Amino acid sequence: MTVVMEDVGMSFGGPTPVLEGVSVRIEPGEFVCLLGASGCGKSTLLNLIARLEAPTAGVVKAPREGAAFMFQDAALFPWLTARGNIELALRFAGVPAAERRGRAGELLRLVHLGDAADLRPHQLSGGMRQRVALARALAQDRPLLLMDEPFAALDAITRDLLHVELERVWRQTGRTVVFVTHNVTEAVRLGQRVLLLSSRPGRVVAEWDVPAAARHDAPAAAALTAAITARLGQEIRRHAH
Ligand SMILES: Nc1ncnc2c1ncn2[C@@H]1O[C@H](COP(=O)(O)OP(=O)(O)OP(=O)(O)O)[C@@H](O)[C@H]1O
Repeated sequence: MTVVMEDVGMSFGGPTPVLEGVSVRIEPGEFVCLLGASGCGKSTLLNLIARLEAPTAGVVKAPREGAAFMFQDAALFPWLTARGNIELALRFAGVPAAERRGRAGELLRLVHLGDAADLRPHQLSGGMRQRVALARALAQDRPLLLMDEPFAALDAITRDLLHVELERVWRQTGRTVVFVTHNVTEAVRLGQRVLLLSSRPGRVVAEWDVPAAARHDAPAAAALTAAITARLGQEIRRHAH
């Protein structure tokens, strides 16, 4: 289903609302990146989309079944193997016991971890742990995948690899993805659309479509990245003064 936010505001009681007048429409299967300065309300926006919180103004229309989340920290259970972590998520999702092992294997193969199923988190690299976290998020079988800086703690090479993986998984699964990042290059690499949120109050102040061609054309991607970076810089300076 389409996610719609109409004139949404969110206040936690302070002098300025965290979000104000946010209107966004996200089509099923879309990949949208959300950029903004630290503390501008990006996580709050994700919580509203997931229906974990209700807005203090405006309307949020989002899937009733909620969303799957993925964070910077994989937060896997250390005493369970990669497969065990996925099986647990499947159990919470109501998948019958007899189907869990097979389904966990499929999900681990989807994120190219078929050979690592029996390893525990401490035996996995940071990138592998994030792939398990991605498989676990997919195990919840929700149409919406909300990603809050999931690759921010990874080195650049591993992050590039995960970008390729995530793009493939997104195409294969048809999920709607909302991806929060501070990294403009990452937003242009992954998003079909990039939204820029201002700070205090958080509003969508700019929006760019990323042409599919930009993914394969380095100069086009670089030009767009430069334009977005300049606009983000303006927003951060405006807030700093
Ligand atoms: N439950 C809450 N109660 C009170 N204030 C809150 C609550 N949740 C968030 N805030 C405030 O709302 C503002 C936005 O927080 P949020 O975590 O959404 O920002 P963010 O853009 O995700 O930040 P970052 O980029 O640093 O992760 C912050 O000032 C935060 O202190």
